[in-house]
Amino acid sequence: MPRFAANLSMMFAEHAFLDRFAAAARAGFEAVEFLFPYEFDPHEIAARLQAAGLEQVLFNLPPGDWEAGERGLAALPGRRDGFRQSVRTALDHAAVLGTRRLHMMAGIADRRSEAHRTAYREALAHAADAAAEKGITVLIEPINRRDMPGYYLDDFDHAAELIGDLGRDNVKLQFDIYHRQILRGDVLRGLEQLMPLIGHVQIASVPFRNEPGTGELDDLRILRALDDLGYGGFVGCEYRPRGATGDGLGWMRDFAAS
Ligand SMILES: O=C(O)[C@@H](O)C(=O)CO
Ligand SMILES: [Mg+2]
Repeated sequence: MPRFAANLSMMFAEHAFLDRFAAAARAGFEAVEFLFPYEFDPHEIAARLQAAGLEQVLFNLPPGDWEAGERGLAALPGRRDGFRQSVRTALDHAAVLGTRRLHMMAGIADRRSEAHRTAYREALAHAADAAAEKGITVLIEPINRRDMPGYYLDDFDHAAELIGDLGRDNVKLQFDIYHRQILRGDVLRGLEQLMPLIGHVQIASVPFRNEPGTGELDDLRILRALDDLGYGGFVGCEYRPRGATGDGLGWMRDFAAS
């Protein structure tokens, strides 16, 4: 059975961020992920993780100015210094939090532009080298453009090609089932074909990004397929609960019992 990580940027939002750790542990989670920890002292987060007995499995590099619309810096040639600083910042936080996976967001950029393509590939190589020294894996995640208009990395084949071309053991695919279904469908075949490249999986129902089992896919069937395919990593529960988070966790009990 996959190990589930509660995504604390979306789940348990009825609590203040630092209180979500204890809430996740009370609900039975042993691991958590979140998008951006940077507004908090990492030592405070580490204390919450420790008190709740939780593992932190994934967070994102700083994305630039989110409020101004930035969604990562990697593909932006004019933001190279900022990108490199974001790698250092994320690695510093990861050292305190014990995190082994970092998601490098690409940014809003035109994939047809040579300048963006070159910047992205250089950024990925740079992040991979810096992370390798710390035993950390860098993840790239295709994201659908309905949720994130103009996002550079919106294609699973492109992501697989980038990972293959770079050829680093510590660069992997973040396979978000929600984005995959919107971008491409063919979820089971995608998992099967891309499994050697996958370093992290996330799940939410489609189209409303709620609890698994509330959308158009047979999410429990997909989770069982992960087992059959030998996936031994975490599945991030990156969904917006329809109501109180705890009230919507029946899908996890159903899955454990199935
Ligand atoms: O799927 C997502 O949206 C996230 O995994 C992410 O990292 C960017 O928002
Ligand atoms: Mg995701």
